Amino acid sequence: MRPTEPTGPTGRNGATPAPRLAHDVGVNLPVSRSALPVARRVVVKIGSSSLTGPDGRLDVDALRSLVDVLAARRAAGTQVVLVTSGAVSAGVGPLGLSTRPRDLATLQAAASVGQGLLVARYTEAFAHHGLGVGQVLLTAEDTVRRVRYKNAERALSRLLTLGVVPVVNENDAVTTDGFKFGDNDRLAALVSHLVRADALVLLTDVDGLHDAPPSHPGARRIPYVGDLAEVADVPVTARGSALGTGGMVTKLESVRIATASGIPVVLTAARNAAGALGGDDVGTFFAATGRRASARRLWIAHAAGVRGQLHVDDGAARAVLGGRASLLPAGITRVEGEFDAGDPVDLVAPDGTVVARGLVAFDSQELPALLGRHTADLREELGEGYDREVVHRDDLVLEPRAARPRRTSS
Ligand SMILES: Nc1ncnc2c1ncn2[C@@H]1O[C@H](COP(=O)(O)OP(=O)(O)O)[C@@H](O)[C@H]1O
Ligand SMILES: N[C@@H](CCC(=O)OP(=O)(O)O)C(=O)O
Repeated sequence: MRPTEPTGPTGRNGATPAPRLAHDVGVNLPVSRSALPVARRVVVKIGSSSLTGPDGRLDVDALRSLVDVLAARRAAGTQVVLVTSGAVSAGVGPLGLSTRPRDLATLQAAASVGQGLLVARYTEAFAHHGLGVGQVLLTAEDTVRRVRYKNAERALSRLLTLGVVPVVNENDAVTTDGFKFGDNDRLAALVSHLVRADALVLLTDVDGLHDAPPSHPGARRIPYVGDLAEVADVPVTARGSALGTGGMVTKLESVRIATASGIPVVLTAARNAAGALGGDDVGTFFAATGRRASARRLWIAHAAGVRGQLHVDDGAARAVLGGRASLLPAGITRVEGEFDAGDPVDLVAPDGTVVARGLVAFDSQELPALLGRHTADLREELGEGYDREVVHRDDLVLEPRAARPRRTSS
């Protein structure tokens, strides 16, 4: 039997104890839906599937319905950040295309044309409620590189204090495949962390996580998830609706990022937006499981654009997994990919499992000459600076995905 929802935002009301505070004994984490009505700052993400009409074009009525809900919440004193997909859909009509394009160049063009229209529609719709909007286009790099992260944080924070609703999307027109989120689900989780949201609401075309893909007869909604490990066996597909990107897989990735940083998530259908924000029993509520991590560790753990792999020997894998060791050149057996010093890379054990992710201190061209060598020898031979760690332990995050949900191909 699946766990049920505890009473009160932190599960500490009355006799019902919080179900699990494994990482955070003594810390009040939001573990029930009652955290939603009292949230002071929320991030709401709406997917392409909910903003696109049957003709493949932007569904302006759906957009207006969402804005009505968000404006009501704003009027009640909650700061709202909207992460919205739909740029590509909005560009389909004006470009005279019959369906959503598939190739990167036309997707970029459609997003470029559509993003302006999308924001124009939001500007009109929020203006009906006396609210202004500010467009913020982010790339994966904005969540990985410290200076850019700080930049985005400052812009969003100022917009909020000015009473403006930030309308965020990925900067699709210029982001390249290698450094792209593609879906807005993970972007929404990182934005939630960036603005220190009290809750994240993911709106899609299905009312929450189901115990089987919803197209399967008898699939049932899972109303409450206390920890992602509870749904590790739930089959989910990366293929979503014809319009969305990433399906349920990227939504659960988003949930993993947000809940691990102390932010509860409601995943539901766009038509239930008001209910979700009001704490009603709609969709799936995912309890927060971890305390807010430093932005730095979050970037490292969830950097979308891992640039390469460092294959390490058994000793190095064990040392890194022990949690206190840096990765030295002596433990590296092979380097894959092209990267610059400072880029995120995965550390791969001899059995092929990714054990950690970290920021590498050398370029990919420099590394081959250092592999398997002891730092003392490198200093003697190549000089000062070559005797340092390849990945410093402060720049390493152990792979946290042991409880990843099972993916199916159907
Ligand atoms: N176990 C599951 N529970 C709910 N939905 C699932 C599951 N597995 C796959 N899905 C699919 O995920 C889709 C939503 O993802 P997606 O199309 O990317 O939406 P969006 O455009 O809103 O981001 C749903 O249409 C649903 O078919
Ligand atoms: N940034 C893209 C959205 C990409 C996408 O499809 O995301 P989603 O529908 O949230 O899975 C756009 O605005 O069209």
